[in-house]
Amino acid sequence: MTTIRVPYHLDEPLPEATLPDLPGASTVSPDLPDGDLWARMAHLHEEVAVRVAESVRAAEAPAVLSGDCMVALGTIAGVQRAGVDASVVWFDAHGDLQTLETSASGYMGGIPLRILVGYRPELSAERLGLRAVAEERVLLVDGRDLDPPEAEFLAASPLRRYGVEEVAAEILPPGPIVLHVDLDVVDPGEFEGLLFPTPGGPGVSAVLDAARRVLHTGRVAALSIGCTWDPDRSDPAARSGLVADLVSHRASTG
Ligand SMILES: NC(=[NH2+])NCCC[C@H](N)C(=O)O
Repeated sequence: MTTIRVPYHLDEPLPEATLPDLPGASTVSPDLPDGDLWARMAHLHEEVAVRVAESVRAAEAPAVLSGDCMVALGTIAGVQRAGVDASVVWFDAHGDLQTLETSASGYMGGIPLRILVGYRPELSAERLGLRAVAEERVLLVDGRDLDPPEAEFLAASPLRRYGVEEVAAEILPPGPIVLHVDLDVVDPGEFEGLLFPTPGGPGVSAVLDAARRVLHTGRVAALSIGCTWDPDRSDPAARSGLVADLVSHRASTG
């Protein structure tokens, strides 16, 4: 099974050790061209899309490890290129549904899910050939820390939000699935060193169980894992344990 490591946070390379090194994993680490954030990220995400498409065409379900959630756009573009029209299940403590116009922090890692459902295609989607995923085919899991504009968006959107405990085959969107797990969904009391620690979340085993319930449908076309931690403040053994567990559930789907 293919595992692809993408050690970047937005357009910044991360220390190699940020991402666990699983057996047989390959690493995407291009030099990014000069240019604005979106051009640089498009270059990176294009490489991810190429590798993911190759793997999906070979009838595998690749796992992509990254330092942010934006890389998921490249993963989903790659799945689409391989001819798979996937729904998306997005585990995250945050909504990732911000916009450039409403973000109070200006943090671009807060908007990838909004891009995925069609926001300002010129930023990223058009460069990657990413087709917007219909909001009714996207499930946000947890998303306990929503900014007011995100809550407002969700109130008027068919994009559904569920708790980790509620994740079950019956509530999943139809068709093949890209499963994205930002590991900050885990409660910071159980996992130290997260970049955006958000109290009140599920524990490690509840997250793994819920992810397993998605993976065991046999419908997961690609697994995207946001390793959103500070490598200096988190425990390498805990990091690789968590990622290896998730990836092994992917493998066990056959
Ligand atoms: N996936 C994440 N870590 N998102 C953090 C985003 C935090 C906040 N919603 C913002 O847009 O600034």
